[in-house]
Amino acid sequence: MPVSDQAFVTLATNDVYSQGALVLGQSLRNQRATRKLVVLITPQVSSLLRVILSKVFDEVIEVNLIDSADYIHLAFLKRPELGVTLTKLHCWTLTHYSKCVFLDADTLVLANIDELFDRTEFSAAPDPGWPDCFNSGVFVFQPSLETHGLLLQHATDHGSFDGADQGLLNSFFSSWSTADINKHLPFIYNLSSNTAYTYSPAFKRFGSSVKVVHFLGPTKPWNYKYNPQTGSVLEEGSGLANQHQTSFLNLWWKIYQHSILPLYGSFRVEEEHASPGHSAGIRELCTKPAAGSSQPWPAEGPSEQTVVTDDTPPSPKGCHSEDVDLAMSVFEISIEEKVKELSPEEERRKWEEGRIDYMGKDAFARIQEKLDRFLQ
Ligand SMILES: O=c1ccn([C@@H]2O[C@H](COP(=O)(O)OP(=O)(O)O[C@H]3O[C@H](CO)[C@@H](O)[C@H](O)[C@H]3O)[C@@H](O)[C@H]2O)c(=O)[nH]1
Ligand SMILES: [Mn+2]
Repeated sequence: MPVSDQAFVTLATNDVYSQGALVLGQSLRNQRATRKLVVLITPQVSSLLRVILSKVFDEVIEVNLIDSADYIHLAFLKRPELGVTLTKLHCWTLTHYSKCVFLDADTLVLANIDELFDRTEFSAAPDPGWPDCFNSGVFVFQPSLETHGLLLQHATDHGSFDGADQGLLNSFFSSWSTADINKHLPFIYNLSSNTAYTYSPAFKRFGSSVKVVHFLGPTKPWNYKYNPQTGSVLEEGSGLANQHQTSFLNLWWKIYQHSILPLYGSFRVEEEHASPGHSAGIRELCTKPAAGSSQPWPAEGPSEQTVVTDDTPPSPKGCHSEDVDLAMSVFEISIEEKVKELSPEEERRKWEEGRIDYMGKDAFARIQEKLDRFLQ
């Protein structure tokens, strides 16, 4: 039975992490999740990605710390380095839900996990690096403005021992490791994708019952290139370690190829003709599937070796949002992050002018980039 006052919640502060959120949301749908799907986003997420996210999630909720209530604003100003952390804490403000399960955007759900709603706040699985701490990539919580305020107060007063949400949450819910074993989620609800490394017999014994895989660490599934013909990620340069990790990555990409890419198919805007003055979050370009084609995009299988027909150009297809380029050919798909480094002076000027963009690219950088491209 659907339960409408409970939700699975994730977070994406930019277009790149939105790709992860999309695959996660789709994986929950594939496993017939019976709760609402919610994604929290920040103003940096482009208009294109908002539309695509709304095709997978029941609610796409923008959170903007700058415009938020005074107590959030204050906590943020005192601890600007905790920007993304404070954003994750925003999930406690979803008070139209009575209970939620938070999942990082870099997790993938392999089985139905509705039973997590039988647990209570604060439940989480051990962190593989230090098992007396929980990992904050999967947790059960109860939205409450009071708890949210206390968490922010804690952040303001004590910061975070790891500079991010996991340290903060562990010191706030500090009795987790000793008080109540029911609040320890089994590791199968938050299996780090590279754990087979450290205890492979356990993986052999329990690995098949895994329900949630977490691609924690610096290299995310979207950092790999994928061959849609073979259905596997390309290993060159990626330092792939073991076959379990590879098969989880392939699963992620399979969902991306078959269920997420087709969502982009209906967008077609000519970016290169955009005037630089109209660049705020628009002008995404994405070529359509070949006319008359009902196949997933790009087409798959040996009998459909080409996705190009007469009315589409015979070059690799591309799709852009403000922060990501999707490079696509018959043999390779990749999600490329546009790198936009600001000099320290530029960063300072932004702060002085009150254009606080602690999470990365802001409109100015985008407009500048467009201008540069336009003038070239
Ligand atoms: O630029 C960013 C960075 C993070 N996130 C969101 O925040 C989550 C956490 O970041 P992630 O890159 O997944 O961190 P991990 O590699 O998983 O590292 C660990 O450390 C983080 C910081 O403490 C915790 O949030 C994670 O749960 C924990 O697994 C992501 O999944 C996203 O939902 C964004 O939206 N944009
Ligand atoms: Mn994560």
